[in-house]
Amino acid sequence: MNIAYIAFGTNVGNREENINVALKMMEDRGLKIIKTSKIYVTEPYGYKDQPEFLNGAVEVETNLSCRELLNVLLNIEKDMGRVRHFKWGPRNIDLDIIFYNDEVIDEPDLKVPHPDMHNRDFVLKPLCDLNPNFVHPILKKTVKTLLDELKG
Ligand SMILES: Nc1ncnc2c1ncn2[C@@H]1O[C@H](COP(=O)(O)OP(=O)(O)OP(=O)(O)O)[C@@H](O)[C@H]1O
Ligand SMILES: Nc1nc2c(c(=O)[nH]1)N=C(CO)CN2
Repeated sequence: MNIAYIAFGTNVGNREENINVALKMMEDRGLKIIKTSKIYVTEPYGYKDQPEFLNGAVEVETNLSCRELLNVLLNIEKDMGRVRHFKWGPRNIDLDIIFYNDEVIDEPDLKVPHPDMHNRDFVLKPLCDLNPNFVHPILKKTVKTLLDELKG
């Protein structure tokens, strides 16, 4: 059995509903949600001229490989009618694999741990709710330490 941490974000439409639908779809597609973080209202990161996001994360247990997991998440985004306006732009649902066990994957369309996660408090805060002592397999620091360092 594998443990993955999946971060979600939404800033278009009924954001609470988008989260509920995405989590329900994950369970319907065989992911066992072990724990859900608090939901945070966050300022847009990157491209700033867009609505506030709701962000959170889940810890899931799954038999799927990381690539199979990515395909499940991409299909959920597609089935929820995700419109990708542009990179870092508004979206009704965004699902990112942050960690998959302690594996390091560096392929063109699949990078785990998510390469920018340590710069994003909207990812680190939910991860701290789930498992503050989880150690980043490349940076060799806990998510709690990464969040403290980001806060400065
Ligand atoms: N760890 C990962 N989790 C989810 N998607 C990933 C991951 N690594 C690479 N990808 C690829 O990223 C693509 C989606 O990119 P997307 O347009 O959502 O980027 P973004 O959300 O705007 O930016 P960012 O990834 O920096 O949050 C997917 O098609 C997928 O193949
Ligand atoms: N606060 C916040 N900002 C973002 C987010 C997000 O989920 N939350 N996602 C983005 C695209 O990956 C770009 N900017």
